[in-house]
Amino acid sequence: MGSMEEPQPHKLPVIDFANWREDSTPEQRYQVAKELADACHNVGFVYIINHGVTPDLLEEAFGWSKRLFDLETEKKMLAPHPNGPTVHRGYSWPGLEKVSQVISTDMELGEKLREVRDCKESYEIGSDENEEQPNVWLPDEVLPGFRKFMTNFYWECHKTSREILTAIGTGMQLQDPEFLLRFHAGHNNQLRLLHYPPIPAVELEEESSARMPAHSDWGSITMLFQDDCGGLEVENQHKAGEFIKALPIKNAIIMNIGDLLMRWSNDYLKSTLHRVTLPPASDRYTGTERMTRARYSIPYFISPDIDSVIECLKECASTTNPAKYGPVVQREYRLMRAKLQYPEKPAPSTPIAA
Ligand SMILES: O=C(O)CCC(=O)C(=O)O
Ligand SMILES: [Fe+2]
Repeated sequence: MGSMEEPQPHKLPVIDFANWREDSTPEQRYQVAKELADACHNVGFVYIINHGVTPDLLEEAFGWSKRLFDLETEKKMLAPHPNGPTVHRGYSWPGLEKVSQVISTDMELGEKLREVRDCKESYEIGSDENEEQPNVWLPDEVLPGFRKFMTNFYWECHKTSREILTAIGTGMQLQDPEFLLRFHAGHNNQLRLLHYPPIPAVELEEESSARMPAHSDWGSITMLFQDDCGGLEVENQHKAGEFIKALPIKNAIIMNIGDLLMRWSNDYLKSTLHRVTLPPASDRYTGTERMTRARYSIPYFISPDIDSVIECLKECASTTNPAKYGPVVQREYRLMRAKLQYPEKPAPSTPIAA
C-alpha cells in the first residue's frame, strides 16, 4: 500500500437521516431504514449524515479532546486506567492497550502481541450509574468543565444511537421495530477519546508500530467521529484482506455493527474488520522523516445492558437457517473479550511520555 496515494472517492454507503424525523412520513422513514439495514447486511459500515449530533457539539468535543491530550503526562495520570482488563475507564497512555483480533485467554500471547506497540493514547468514559465500571474522572480543577461537557455529550450520542437502533429494527422488519431499544438503556455504553500522536510514516509502513491493528468491535453498534487526518480502513466484505479507505466526511458519523449484534442477528448484520493506518493524502505528512499528522477520533460504543441475554432474533432464524450461536450474557461476553486487550500486570509507575 503506497502511502503517497491520493484518496479515492468514498466507497462506503452514505445514509441520509434527513427523512428519518418524527414528522417524516412512514414511507420516508422506511426507505431510510431499509437502506441502512441493507448496508449493515452488505457492508457493515456506513456513513450517516444529518444524524442529530450537531456540528457545534462535535467541534466542542474535539476541542476538549485536544485540551485533554495536550495536558502534561503527570496531569493525565491523575485519572489512570485501572489495572487489569475488567474496568475500561480513565486514561490509557501510549502502549498500554493492545488492540487485536485474537480471542484467547492465553496471557503469554497477549504479551507477545504487545511487542508491536499501538501508538495511541485514549480516555474512556461511561455512565456515572454503571457500578461495574466506575468512571475515573480527572480532578475538575485540572480541566474545568471537561466532565460536565463529556457527560452531556455521552447522553446526546445515546439519543442518536436510539434512532439508529430503531432504524435498523425497522429496516429489518422486526415484528417490534423498537425491540433493540429495550436492551439499550445507555448505561453500558462507552465514549472513547483517542489521540494518535505524530509518528514517522516508515514505522507504520514497516509495521514496527501500529496506530490501530485490524479488529472488530464487540458491542451492538459503534458511532465514530473522526478528524480530517484520515487513516481508517474497512475490510471489503466481498474480498477478504482488501481494505477500503473510510475517508473523512466532515460531521458525518461512521457507524458500524459490532460482534454482539452480528451474533444477535445470526450473522445477517455484519461486524466488519477495520484498522487505522497511514493517512491517505500526501499533505498529511511533514519533513524528511515524513512525520504523519496527529489524528483525533471519538468512537462511541453502544452495548446492551449488562445483564442482557443476547439470543438469536426470531426473525433471523428458520428451519433452513438455524441459530448459529447459543445465548450469552453481555457481562460474560465483555469480560471474555476484554481479557487480552489490557495487561494483567500492575501498570508501570511511569508511562512512556506521549
Ligand atoms: O480511531 C479510529 O478511527 C477507529 C477507532 C476504533 O476502531 C476503535 O476504537 O475501536
Ligand atoms: Fe473499532
